Amino acid sequence: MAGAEPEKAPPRRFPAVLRRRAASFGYALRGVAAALRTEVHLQFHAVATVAVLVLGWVVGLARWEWALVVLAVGLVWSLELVNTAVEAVVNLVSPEYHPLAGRAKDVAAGAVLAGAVAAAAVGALVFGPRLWAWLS
Ligand SMILES: Nc1ncnc2c1ncn2[C@@H]1O[C@H](COP(=O)(O)OP(=O)(O)OP(=O)(O)O)[C@@H](O)[C@H]1O
Repeated sequence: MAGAEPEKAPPRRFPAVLRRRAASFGYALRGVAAALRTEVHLQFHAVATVAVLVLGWVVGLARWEWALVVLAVGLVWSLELVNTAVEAVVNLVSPEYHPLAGRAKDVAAGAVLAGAVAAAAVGALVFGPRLWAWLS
């Protein structure tokens, strides 16, 4: 009697997995682009981000300072994008006035404010002494 056939190796699924990851990445980029087209706050952040990166290059930030600045910039971008998503969902499910809809938007806006205050503090700590020395 013939022995059991050797088990076939499962088909390699990496290409499909990678394709799905690439598609998700594309959807995410599409979301950022859509938010940038419609949200004035994000357009302001884009300009501010470029200004901060140029300023950091001009003053010659140390590696650890770049790490803080990049984290602060990323935090604000992330919170702004989540806030935009919350606004879209609230507008979808509650186009009419509802106290909970208002609270959701207010809390999401509060998250952006908290991140922006933290980013401003990082900016003041990293750039403040240099600008002060340059002015005096
Ligand atoms: N459906 C709603 N029900 C109750 N209050 C709402 C509703 N929509 C908005 N609000 C209130 O109005 C405020 C402003 O809402 P709005 O949708 O204009 O957001 P925003 O912060 O001005 O965002 P953006 O200017 O980026 O669109 C909210 O923070 C909330 O307090």
